[in-house]
Amino acid sequence: MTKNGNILVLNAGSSSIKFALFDADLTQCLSGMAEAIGGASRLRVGEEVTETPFIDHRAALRAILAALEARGIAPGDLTAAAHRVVHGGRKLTGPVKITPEVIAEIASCTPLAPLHNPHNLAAIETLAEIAPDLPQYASFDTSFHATNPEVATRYAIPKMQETKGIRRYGFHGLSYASLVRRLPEVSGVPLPSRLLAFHLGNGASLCAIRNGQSIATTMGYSPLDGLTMGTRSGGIDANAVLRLVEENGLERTKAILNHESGLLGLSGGKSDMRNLMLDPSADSAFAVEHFCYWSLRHAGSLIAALEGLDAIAFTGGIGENAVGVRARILRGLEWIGVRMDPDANHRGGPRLHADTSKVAVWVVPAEEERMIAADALSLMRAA
Ligand SMILES: Nc1ncnc2c1ncn2[C@@H]1O[C@H](COP(=O)(O)OP(=O)(O)O)[C@@H](O)[C@H]1O
Ligand SMILES: CC(=O)OP(=O)(O)O
Ligand SMILES: [Mg+2]
Repeated sequence: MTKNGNILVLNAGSSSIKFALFDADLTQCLSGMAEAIGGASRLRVGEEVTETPFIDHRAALRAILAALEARGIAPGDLTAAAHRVVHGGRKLTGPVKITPEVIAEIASCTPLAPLHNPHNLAAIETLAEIAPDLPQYASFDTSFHATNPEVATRYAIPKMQETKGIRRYGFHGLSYASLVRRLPEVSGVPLPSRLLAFHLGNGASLCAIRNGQSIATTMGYSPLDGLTMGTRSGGIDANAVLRLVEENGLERTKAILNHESGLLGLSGGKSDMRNLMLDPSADSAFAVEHFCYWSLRHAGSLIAALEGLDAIAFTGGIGENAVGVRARILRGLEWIGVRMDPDANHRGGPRLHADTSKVAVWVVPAEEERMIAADALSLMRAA
């Protein structure tokens, strides 16, 4: 592997930091991840896996940088670093070179994405300290949803509040953008016109994609809305939130809804789908059923926005790997003509549908890192 000239991509999710090194031809030279951060965490670098307890994202990032140094890849040797940033707010709507102004704008969006933007910023600042001359770039999870019509993005609140930025943004956009690019290659057929994408990971959302563009998505102002997630509640009545604030105060309520709810809250302690599926307790089974049921309830809404359905694609840690979750969701969509091939589902696809299915179903690995590297390369070439 060449030591010089690579782009390091860092993708900090709520429970993981994924990383990848790309050369100038977008060939991936190395990849890995620190996962289950804060829990039974482990670090994978290429094929090598070590069980390492990371108490937080900073510790995980330090371990990733040390593992790269051990392979002769120091931050100073890189051409650039490129980051996934979850919330870009209203101003950061496309990939950018990171400047002090960009950092300030990302920081101002932290209250909107408290599980993500602080980790994204920490990675940017850590690299800036170690290698001050290294150019850094950012791509935003919100950008892909810029094509949503106003009727989908406006909350029915007074205009004055909307002008302060209280509107739906949508997230997982880098995953959906990469899915749109990859699906024709994976499936061998052109991109279907009405596509329902399930990004099911620790954070989870659905996106209605018409002719390659997002027209509706389940997350809103922040990545808390929509589906039941690892530790996030998903959709909850605003009056219930106000009641929680009255009883627990603002900071406690933020922690309850972002860190203690979702699968973790329902099961009484497990946020990781792999662990939940291995656990025979009734609470864990109920948590998994809640996740699948609400995925289906939201799927119905997005199928209405698409006015029908041609194809489904699963991505994200759960979407790519959890055979039982995919089977339960696909059973729940039989009313629209979905027929799953159980053997194909066990094999992990990429094609999951039976010959009799009216809707095509695919598994497409999330390639957020490649998307981010491609964005950075385009900016570097345009400069
Ligand atoms: N083989 C598997 N079976 C079931 N769930 C899995 C499997 N592999 C990963 N997952 C689940 O995927 C989720 C993490 O997804 P991921 O997209 O990596 O998260 P993040 O939101 O942090 O990016 C966890 O709930 C994890 O248990
Ligand atoms: C936006 C979001 O929820 O991201 P992740 O799934 O990586 O936590
Ligand atoms: Mg993720």
